[in-house]
Amino acid sequence: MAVYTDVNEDQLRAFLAEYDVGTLLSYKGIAEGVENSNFLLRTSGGTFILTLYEKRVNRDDLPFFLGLMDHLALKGLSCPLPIERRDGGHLGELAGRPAAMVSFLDGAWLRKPQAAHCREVGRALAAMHVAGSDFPIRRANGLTVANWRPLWDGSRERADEVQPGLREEIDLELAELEKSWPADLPEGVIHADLFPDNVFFIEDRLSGLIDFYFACNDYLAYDVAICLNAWCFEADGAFNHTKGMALIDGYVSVRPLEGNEAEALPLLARGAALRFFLTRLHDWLTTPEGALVVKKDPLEYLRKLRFHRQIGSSSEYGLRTRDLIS
Ligand SMILES: Nc1ncnc2c1ncn2[C@@H]1O[C@H](COP(=O)(O)OP(=O)(O)O)[C@@H](O)[C@H]1O
Ligand SMILES: N[C@@H](CCOP(=O)(O)O)C(=O)O
Repeated sequence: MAVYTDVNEDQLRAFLAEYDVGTLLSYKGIAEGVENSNFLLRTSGGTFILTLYEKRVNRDDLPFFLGLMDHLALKGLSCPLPIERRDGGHLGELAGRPAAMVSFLDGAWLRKPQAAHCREVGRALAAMHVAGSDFPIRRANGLTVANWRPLWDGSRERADEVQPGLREEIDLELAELEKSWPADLPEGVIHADLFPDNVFFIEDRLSGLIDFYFACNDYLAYDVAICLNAWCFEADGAFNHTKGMALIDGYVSVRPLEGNEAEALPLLARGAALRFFLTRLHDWLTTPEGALVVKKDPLEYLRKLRFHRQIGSSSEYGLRTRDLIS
């Protein structure tokens, strides 16, 4: 589910009066999503997505997220455009929650992406990195290497309930990543959660990126690593080299990688796998039975982590010397 906070029609009409979007025709909650409450709104002025920001979103981060979508959309990236209120801002309040409206994007996410889709995703990710390069607000990544240990400490005692031996394996992995996490790679604004459910396609053409609520400043190549994990593994756990190569090919066709980024990719991919393993493990252990939200399997990310651990060089992902800035 993703309607944690319900909204009644009177509240919604009062909220819409702050916008120049006409009158309310209909609204309904959207079941997909994890973090926030989302509604599909139709007004005489168009179709919009209304989001009520729930507890895990820090209110102070909202100007970054909304400002970033505005910046990227104005630069021509296909992403939701925050709708301006009559007071010139983007953020209001509805049912006791911070709330905003963004433009509706056509398209649907792919349940079974193919290599050609991965190439499109690589291109779009690089286009986002380029378009975000002059975005003036900064937001530190709250889920990077320094944050993994506190997250792990919250689950560590119960980890072996999920899989025997997990505690020892993650203790070792985390210590190694903390010791060898790369320094001084090119940084910028990253999406940080560009999973298939956050990328829309119309037929085989990528039509838009959504869900910028983990976006932050971090290594650009870390975002590539997140996408390799999210897009290039098969349901049976095998890494699909053709998809990996297509994703990287698409990326470097817009933004070539530097040598140190390429070299760091196996480590970044391990870190990216650990990051999603840890948040999933936390949710797995703390979400009450019967809650409507779908719990995602942490072990899927443990398997990805193990795969990257045995990678010797980024050429094994399909990265070629000619893809690099010389
Ligand atoms: N701009 C948009 N245009 C069309 N549909 C959207 C848009 N934003 C969100 N959605 C729909 O809402 C769902 C949940 O959005 P998402 O941002 O992923 O939520 P959450 O942050 O709660 O995980 C998406 O899967 C999609 O169906
Ligand atoms: N992509 C994350 C979970 C975040 O969910 P989203 O609906 O906000 O993309 C995962 O798979 O663990």
